[in-house]
Formats: sequence, structure tokens, C-alpha cells
Amino acid sequence: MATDTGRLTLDPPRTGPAVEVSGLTRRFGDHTVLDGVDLTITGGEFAALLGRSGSGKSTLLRALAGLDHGVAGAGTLTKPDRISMVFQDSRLLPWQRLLANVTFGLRARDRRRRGSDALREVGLGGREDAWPHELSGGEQQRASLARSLAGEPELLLADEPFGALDALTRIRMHALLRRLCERHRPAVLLVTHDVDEAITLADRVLVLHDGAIRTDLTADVPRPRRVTDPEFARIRTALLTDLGITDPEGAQAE
Ligand SMILES: Nc1ncnc2c1ncn2[C@@H]1O[C@H](COP(=O)(O)OP(=O)(O)OP(=O)(O)O)[C@@H](O)[C@H]1O
Repeated sequence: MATDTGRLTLDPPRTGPAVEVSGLTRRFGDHTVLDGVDLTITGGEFAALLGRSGSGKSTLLRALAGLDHGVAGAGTLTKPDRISMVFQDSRLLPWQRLLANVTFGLRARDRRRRGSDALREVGLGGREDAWPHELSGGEQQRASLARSLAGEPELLLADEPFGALDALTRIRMHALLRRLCERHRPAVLLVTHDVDEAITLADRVLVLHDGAIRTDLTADVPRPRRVTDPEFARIRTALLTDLGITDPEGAQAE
């Protein structure tokens, strides 16, 4: 049964893990950031969200996670019970060893085993007793992915998780994230500024502009995806145009 929070109506998921929102609006004072967003991501689907700086990507993610009590709308927000978030920084607790970090918040009786399994999946098997400061930036992000997976999320919300990593580590993380998502099949919404990252990873690429999803493209490029693939290049040009960049070499930085 729907729960009326006085703002959005919250429904339990109807058809397995998925998130569905309609008419989502968020204002900060007289600044309307989200202006009636409609979005559905089905279970197992990987969507990437692009948009100019300040367009409201993080605001949308927070709303979908149920972390923002200021959202309003005439419509509904349907979200699964198990949601994980990953951010640009790993947000590991510095006073907890790795296993305790990865199982933080887990109530399952087999949390220790789940934590160790998740660490092994991200290539950190045997590092259960390490402290976060003993890990490299890339390892910390892998631990953050392990923590998100240990909760067996139905929806994974990722806010520029690779933004602070060097280019080579980022490529490795792309492959890891794809592998993990193919194995665990959560619905994914990945916020990124990187058009190539979006096309490389996602089944669908969305662009948030003027408070709503203005572009919703299916990325139908054979895997493994290569920037040299003509379809990759076509989607890239279309997305850059939608982002207001028609002349990439002459574009001014935002
Ligand atoms: N708590 C807040 N109070 C006031 N304004 C806010 C708040 N949170 C976000 N905003 C405003 O909402 C707009 C969207 O912010 P948001 O962080 O969602 O954008 P973004 O698309 O994720 O940006 P970026 O790509 O630069 O990270 C910005 O103009 C921001 O200043």
C-alpha cells in the first residue's frame, strides 16, 4: 500500500528491483533544480546520467535514495528496500579495519563471510584487517564498491565514483564495475561528467537539463566497447551536442 509522506507518495516496488519516479520537483528557495523529473530504471539495467555542472544530478540521486526530505511532486517515487550508494571519495571509516567497513550496517548473520566474499570480488581478498589509510585511492574505491555490494543492493546509485582516480585505474574500475553489475544485476544509476565513461558502461544514457531528463538514449554498441566503434562515435557526438558542446576542441571549460 502506498504511504503518503505529505510530499511524495512512496510505493513499495511492484515488479522486482527497479526505481520509478514521476513528477519529482526540488527547489532550493526560488531556485528550481528539478522540475518534474520522470524516470524509470528496471532491475539489472545500467543507466548513466550526464548533465552540466549544477544541473541537479546529485540532487536527483539523493532524492532517489530517499535522503532528501525536501523533494516534492504530484507523482510517485517507487524504490527498492536495498539501495547502496558510492561516491567520489570512498567514505571508509578511518577507525575501522576493512572488513568492519565493508560490513558496516549489515545485519545478516553471515556478515563476516559476505564481507570477505565482497572483498575478494573486488580483488582485496586477504586484506580484511587492513586500515583504510593503508590502501591506495583505487583500492579504497574498490573497498567502497565491496561495501555497496555486501548489502546485495537492488539499486546502486553511484555519484562520480571514479572522478578522483587516475586514467589507468579508472579503466580497470570500469571493467570491474561492469563485471560486478553483470553478476549481481542491480539497477544502476551512475552520475558522471565523462561522456565516454557513460557510453562504455551503460545500457542507457540520460542527460539532465533544465530540471528534467531531456535525452534518453539506448547505447547499443557491441561489447567490449571501443571509442573507435562508429556507433560509439555517433552516440558521443549526439550526447556532446545535447550537452551544448558542438565543437569539442573549441569548447570553453565550465
Ligand atoms: N542544500 C542545498 N542548498 C541550496 N542549493 C543547493 C543545495 N544542494 C544543491 N543545491 C543547488 O542545486 C543545484 C544542483 O546541484 P547538484 O549538486 O545536484 O548539481 P550537479 O549536477 O550534481 O553538479 P556537479 O556536476 O557540479 O556535481 C546547484 O545550483 C546547487 O547550488
